[in-house]
Amino acid sequence: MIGENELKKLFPDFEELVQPSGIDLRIDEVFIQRGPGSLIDNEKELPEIEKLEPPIYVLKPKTSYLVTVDRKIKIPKGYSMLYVPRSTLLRSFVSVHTAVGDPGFYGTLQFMVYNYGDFDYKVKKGERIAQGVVFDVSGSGEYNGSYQESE
Ligand SMILES: O=c1ccn([C@H]2C[C@H](O)[C@@H](COP(=O)(O)OP(=O)(O)OP(=O)(O)O)O2)c(=O)[nH]1
Repeated sequence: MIGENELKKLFPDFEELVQPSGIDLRIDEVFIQRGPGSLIDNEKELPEIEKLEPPIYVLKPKTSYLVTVDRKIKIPKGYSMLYVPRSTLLRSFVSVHTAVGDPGFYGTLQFMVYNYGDFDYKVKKGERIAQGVVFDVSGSGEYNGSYQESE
């Protein structure tokens, strides 16, 4: 796992968010699902989504949300990232569901947030909701999938 000093060099755009062993990530936009989706024969159809009004997002009980992370991220070649929820959210019955950040990825991260609780949970745009932890990958390739954006 990569620590603070190295992270500041690898992720200069996130300097003020670097922690001893990871990078704090802030919630930006929040969306609710408005239509169906599918994954058939490797063809993906992403659901239609609708943006919620910032800055205070009200997450309803037993409901899932798609959220974007503030500022685009470049994961340098030779490193990958895993994303874990901030424990404050878990202590509030809310979780953040995430996948793997690939070496070479550039773009906006999207996570799924689910309110497992029985009550509304309010979160303001810009709050820290997750932490990314970074690992070096020996012999790494470079991401060039459908979510790659041009730099
Ligand atoms: O929770 C996550 C984890 C990763 N990513 C970003 C970084 C990652 O490199 C990229 C692609 O993720 P993944 O490889 O899981 O995408 P896929 O579903 O396999 O699609 P594709 O094959 O088109 O890349 O999305 C997210 O937005 N959210």
